[in-house]
Amino acid sequence: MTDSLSLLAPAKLNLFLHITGRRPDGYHNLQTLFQILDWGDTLTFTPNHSGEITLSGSTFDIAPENNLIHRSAALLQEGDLGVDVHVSKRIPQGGGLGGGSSNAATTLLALNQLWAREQSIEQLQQLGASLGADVPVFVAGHTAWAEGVGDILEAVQLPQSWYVVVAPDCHVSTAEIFSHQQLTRDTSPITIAAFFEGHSRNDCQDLVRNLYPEVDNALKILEKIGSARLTGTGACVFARFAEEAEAREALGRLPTGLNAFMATGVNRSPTFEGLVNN
Ligand SMILES: C[C@](O)(CO)[C@H](O)COP(=O)(O)OP(=O)(O)OC[C@H]1O[C@@H](n2ccc(N)nc2=O)[C@H](O)[C@@H]1O
Ligand SMILES: Nc1ncnc2c1ncn2[C@@H]1O[C@H](COP(=O)(O)OP(=O)(O)OP(=O)(O)O)[C@@H](O)[C@H]1O
Repeated sequence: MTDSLSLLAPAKLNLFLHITGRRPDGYHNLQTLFQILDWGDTLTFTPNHSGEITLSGSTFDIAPENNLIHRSAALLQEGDLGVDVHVSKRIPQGGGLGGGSSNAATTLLALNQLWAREQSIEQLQQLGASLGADVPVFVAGHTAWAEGVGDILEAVQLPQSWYVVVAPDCHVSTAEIFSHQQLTRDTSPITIAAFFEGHSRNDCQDLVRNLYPEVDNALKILEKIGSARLTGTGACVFARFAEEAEAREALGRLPTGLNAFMATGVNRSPTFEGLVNN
């Protein structure tokens, strides 16, 4: 049991985000379209029989026991099963790109295979949902339309797209935005067809750009080169392009010093390319 497995833990974009109501438990009902990207962190798993879970590489300043990689491994662990996870981080923290959730989902998928735990995708989604709202979509591994609190998922095939993403130099707290008095919470549900006709927005965007000048600035810069939008509760903003060359050219026109990257949208998560039963 010494072979290592390296997997990409991709980022996601919320192509739109409508908040359709607030539930008695404080969580919000929403509609969103999760676009999985061919860009993210790389996690390398080396299993062992020490019974210990260790993390190395870029782990931010998160205490190991709070790291979602550690917490998801602990959910699957039994007996003397252990693992060292090496983390090569690219996804900015608190960026609305789902980095923590994606790391958690990739860990569940990797260890289910390496530790021969034989859990179904549905069982892994259930385990992961306790760690973060976006874990189930990364476990399913499809670009997806989501409803409920983000847990009712339907796989969607999107036309080939390239995205320019700008990461402002700030972290947005998801809990702060969802509990804010000025958040729009009463958007009427739309159909998938209405989304494709262009009837969508991000209900958090106006509030987040008012609270975070860095986000407002990033949106203003990106609005000059395309149709710019916030992902999730931010802080990252993105613009979509139908041609790779257009996206590359737009990226090149951004002011230097801005933290920006380009990524391809994919219908299937790149994590599965490295798994046996994909
Ligand atoms: C809004 C999205 O960014 C869309 O991708 C995500 O669903 C948020 O995912 P996340 O950051 O993993 O969120 P969690 O860690 O599960 O929740 C953070 C906080 O956001 C609020 N929250 C989250 C999801 C949701 N449907 N309603 C909420 O009100 C809750 O106050 C919760 O305490
Ligand atoms: N391995 C990890 N990678 C990134 N964040 C982690 C990890 N483990 C724990 N966290 C914590 O999870 C929280 C959410 O981080 P994440 O990067 O997923 O936020 P986000 O990009 O805003 O996600 P979302 O779009 O789901 O709101 C942060 O507070 C971070 O400290």
